[in-house]
Formats: sequence, C-alpha cells, structure tokens
Amino acid sequence: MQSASFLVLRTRLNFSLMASQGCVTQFSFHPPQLLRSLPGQRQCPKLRRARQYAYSTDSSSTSSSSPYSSGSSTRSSHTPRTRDPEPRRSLQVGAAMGGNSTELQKILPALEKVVPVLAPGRHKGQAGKIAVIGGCREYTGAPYFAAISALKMGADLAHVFCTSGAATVIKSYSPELIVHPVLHESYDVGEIGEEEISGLKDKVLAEVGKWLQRFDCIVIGPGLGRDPILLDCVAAIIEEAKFKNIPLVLDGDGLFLVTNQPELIIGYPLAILTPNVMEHKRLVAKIVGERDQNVPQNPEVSNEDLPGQLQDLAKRMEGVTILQKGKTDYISDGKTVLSSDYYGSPRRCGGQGDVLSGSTAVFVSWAKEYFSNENAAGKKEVEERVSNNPTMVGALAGSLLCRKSAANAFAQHKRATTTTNIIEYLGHSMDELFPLPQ
Ligand SMILES: NC(=O)C1=CN([C@@H]2O[C@H](COP(=O)(O)OP(=O)(O)OC[C@H]3O[C@@H](n4cnc5c(N)ncnc54)[C@H](O)[C@@H]3O)[C@@H](O)[C@H]2O)[C@@H](O)CC1
Ligand SMILES: Nc1ncnc2c1ncn2[C@@H]1O[C@H](COP(=O)(O)OP(=O)(O)OP(=O)(O)O)[C@@H](O)[C@H]1O
Repeated sequence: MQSASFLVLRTRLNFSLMASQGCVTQFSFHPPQLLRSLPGQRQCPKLRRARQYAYSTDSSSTSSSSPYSSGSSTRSSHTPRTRDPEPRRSLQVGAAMGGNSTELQKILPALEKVVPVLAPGRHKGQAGKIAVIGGCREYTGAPYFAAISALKMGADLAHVFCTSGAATVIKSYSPELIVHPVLHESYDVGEIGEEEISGLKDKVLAEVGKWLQRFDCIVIGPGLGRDPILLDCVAAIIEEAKFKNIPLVLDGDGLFLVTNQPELIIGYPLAILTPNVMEHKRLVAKIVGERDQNVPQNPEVSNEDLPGQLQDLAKRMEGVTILQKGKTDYISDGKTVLSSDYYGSPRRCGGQGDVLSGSTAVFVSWAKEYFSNENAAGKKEVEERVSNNPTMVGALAGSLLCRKSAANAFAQHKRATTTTNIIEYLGHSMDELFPLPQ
C-alpha cells in the first residue's frame, strides 16, 4: 500500500514538473524561470502517458476509489489512492510577484473579456445586482464586507437580507446597501412549535422570494449564524433560488448549512462553495467520509494532493464548483482544477473570505452573462485559456482580485492591514488587473 502511494506521489511530482515545462497552462509562483520557457499549452505525449499511468489503472467509479489516504478512524483497511477516471487538467495561476508571469499575461486578457464595459448607454443594474443573505445578532461585519465588496469592484446594486437586529447596524455602516430585515432567529421568536416555524418559513420565503428573480447572484452565509430556525428558512431560499437558476456563492455559515444538508446543493452547476481549510475538511468528512465505505471516516486532507482531492470532491458533488482558499487557492468543478497563488498578503485578518465571496459573486454574474451571449467576442480564448464554465471563470477572477487587493493593502498598511483596507483597494486593483481604456 505504502509503495503504491509513493508511486502515485512520484507520478504527481513528475506531473508538476512536466506541467511547468509547458504541458498544461500554468501560472505558478514557484519556478518563474521554467514558466518563461513554456513552449505552448498543448498536452505533450509524455504528460499524456503520465496521466494515463496516474489515472487509468482503475476504471471503477469514484465511489470505490479515492485520493484520500487514511485518517484517524479507519473504516476499512483498504484505502486506495487516486485513480480518477478522467484526467485532471490543471491550470495554475501563479505569481511572478510583480505580475510579470507570462501565463498570467495570457489569462488576464481572457478574464477581462467577461468584465462589462463602462459605457454611457448602459443602465443601472446591468453591471450586476447581488444579494447577500447573512447578518445576525453576532455578526454584522461579514455581510457588510461581502456586499460592499460587490459594489466596490463594480456591481450596480447590493442587497443584504438579515435579521432585524443586524439590519440597523448594517444600514448604519453604509447608505449604499439595500438592507432587508426579514430573517428571524430563535432568540427573537422564542420557543415556537412546528406549525409556527412552518408559518415563519413561508413568511420569510414570501419576503425574500419577491426579490429573488432580480438578482444575478446570491451570496449565502457571511455572518449568517447557525440558528436552526434561521437555517431552515435559508434552506428554503436556496431551493427557490435553484428553481430560478440563480448562481449561488456559499460561504461561512452557508457552508455549515450545506455541509450538513449536502443534497441542498449537490448537482447544482451554478453553485460555488468557498471553504477555508477548516470548512473544506468538514465538507470532505461529510461528502467523502460519511458516504464512501471504501475510505476512512475522517479522510486525511493532504496538502500534497489537494488538487486531486478537490477534483474528487467536486465530482462527488456532481459539478458544484469549489474554491478552496489558502496559501494557494484551488478551484475545481470536477472536470478541471485551477490554482492560484498569485499575490496575497501575509495578514490573516478576519473578513477576507467575505471580500472574496462578494467579489466572486459579481464575476460569476458577469461570466454567466458573457457566456450566454452567443456572439460574445473572444469566447474561444476564454474557454481555452480558463474554462467554459462561468463559475470557474468567476471563482478564478474573484481569487485573483482579492489576493491583488490584499497585497496592495498590505504594501500600504503592513501589520495594521484589516479587511476595510483591502476593500478600499478593490477599485484600484480592478484597474490594475483589467485597466479601463484611456
Ligand atoms: N466581522 C465579522 O462579522 C466577521 C464574521 N465572520 C463570520 O463568522 C462566522 C463564523 O466563521 P468562522 O470562520 O469563525 O467559522 P468556524 O466557527 O468554523 O471557525 C473556524 C475556526 O477555524 C480556524 N481556522 C480558520 N482557518 C484555519 C486554517 N487555515 N487552519 C487552521 N484553523 C483555521 C479559525 O481560527 C476558527 O477558530 C461566519 O458566519 C463568518 O462569515 C467572518 O467572516 C469574519 C468576520
Ligand atoms: N496563506 C495565505 N496566503 C495568501 N493568501 C491567503 C492565505 N490564506 C488565505 N488567503 C486568501 O485570503 C482570502 C480569504 O481566505 P481565508 O482562508 O482567510 O477565508 P475565511 O477564513 O473564510 O475568511 P473569513 O475571515 O472572512 O471567514 C482568500 O482570497 C485566500 O486566497
């Protein structure tokens, strides 16, 4: 078993090396000198062979094979390593620190195509109407960060749906946000029975439901809290949003909800989950550990094979896009893995994930709009250089923007950098990545 794992690991190292020699598109932080020598993006025969070796030794379904090695409580002594039936296409967006990476210079013009132009003829709302569902007694900062980030990086309108206790506070942070005090938590409603809870759910759904169709993307979870009544109502909102085909970004307590009720989101291609390391581990334990008899109950999430594990997780979630945040951000919809370690800041202050969820929501809405236009200019370029999936494109662009903004804020504020500083730099960073025409 040990030697089998070792072989796969060796294959992955070779894979990385070949990737850096041009067999896959790469934006890598690590070897810029290799990046510069990239001869092209097409898959080379050597890499094709390596992929076959790594992935085709077992043609059984994902439920019987997995990239997860043993965790603390093993259910079965047989814990095979990665044998993905489909090869992984890996695209790494990496950081020659100053932004001179050859690959990044290819990716940015492709991403730029989905950014809407600023033209006098456009009307309010065309650049994006975003909603954030979050904000409770404890947390008012997180939904504010997500919603204001959406506005600051280019959306036209941002709404927040929160509890009445949080609403006044959020409104007082910014007159630019449209705040709806429509959610309820146990603390407010006291002890109520099943029937009353059901009535409350209907009321919340009616209040939120009349707005839903207007939104281009909804962020669910920043500062939402974990009150069971409130989460029950949010689950109903998710169902309704899916019915209306609205893209969803799930973060913070929204992830807590869908980790406990994965059926809410599995198979919905317009969903993006943005877990941090801890949230990702919970998701893996639930989706892989609890459901697959062939892997340990607490599968080990290993840094070595994060891309393979993430792809496996996204595949098990039937095409949901997952953006796993960390030192490197990994993004997968089960078909492709993108990774980005471009820019970033060493400050780990709370709230940066909220900036990411708000920004990603806007990029996803732009990408969806872009792909829905059959005559959109440069579509082939976006598909080839990034992905033909709007949620993948949006997630990568969101990651790049937030890391760029964090780097800019850190350069100015150093150890004093907070999320508010990062938000202040969103507009400037957008313009550095996607400059407005002179
Ligand atoms: N100002 C605010 O209102 C903020 C509210 N937030 C909200 O707070 C709620 C709870 O979020 P939490 O993230 O605290 O959730 P959890 O209760 O899941 O806590 C996660 C824990 O994991 C730890 N952790 C995070 N990243 C880690 C890593 N890479 N390695 C090891 N440990 C790690 C953290 O220190 C934290 O103690 C969410 O609704 C969230 O949106 C946050 O967004 C932060 C800002
Ligand atoms: N070690 C790191 N180096 C550079 N950037 C990082 C690092 N860890 C996270 N990030 C970036 O910070 C952003 C937020 O990720 P983080 O892991 O802090 O989210 P979070 O814990 O959900 O945040 P929040 O405090 O809002 O709940 C992401 O864009 C990610 O790319």
